[in-house]
Amino acid sequence: MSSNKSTSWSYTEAFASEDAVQARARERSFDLGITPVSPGVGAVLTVLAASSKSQAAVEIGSGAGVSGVCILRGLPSTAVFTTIDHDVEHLKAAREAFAEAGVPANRVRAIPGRAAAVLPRLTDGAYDFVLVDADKANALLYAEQGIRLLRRGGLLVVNDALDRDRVSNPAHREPTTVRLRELHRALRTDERLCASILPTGDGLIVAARL
Ligand SMILES: C[S@@+](CC[C@H](N)C(=O)[O-])C[C@H]1O[C@@H](n2cnc3c(N)ncnc32)[C@H](O)[C@@H]1O
Repeated sequence: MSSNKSTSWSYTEAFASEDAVQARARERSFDLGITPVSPGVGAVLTVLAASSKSQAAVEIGSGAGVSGVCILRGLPSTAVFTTIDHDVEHLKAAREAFAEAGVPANRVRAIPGRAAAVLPRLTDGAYDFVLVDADKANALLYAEQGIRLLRRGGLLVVNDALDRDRVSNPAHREPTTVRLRELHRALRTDERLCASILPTGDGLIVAARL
């Protein structure tokens, strides 16, 4: 392994260029105490959303809309984006970001509520893109729901999948780290999926529904 790995990681994060809409959404995130997706993750989300040609996408964890703006920029202009957050202040900030990005309000369903309660109400197999970026402790539950929601060929994406580099080090036994390892095992062995982990940001799981 080259010792320049972390320099390359920084280079790939800096490769993503963001505009004023994303910068303002990041500012609102920091004001509200939210950690948004990194610029590198945002760029990957745009590319994945564009290549998926998704007509219906779901996000679990709207935050102040940084990831949402990135996904919406990749989706076709006819696609509907559903985003879920239990904090109404966060949803308000996310809606502001989508409006600044010029997204018509009728293309976004912003659903307030706990993901564990909202997800079971969404229709099986009706979505082509699912992003999980909420409370890590429940990421496995959300991923299971995400798989249920996906059509064949759809994409499941899980942000912050390496728990600040703790997942790869067996000495770390914190509950969240252990839960994320369980998530990795579950996705790797799930015969309905073809899964990979990108080192972008703090680790991004990308899995295709077969
Ligand atoms: C890491 S932030 C999401 C950042 C966002 N994806 C972005 O890049 O701009 C996590 C979000 O998940 C929300 N959240 C945490 N637990 C939740 C739950 N159980 N149900 C719904 N939303 C939840 C928080 O309110 C927060 O806005």
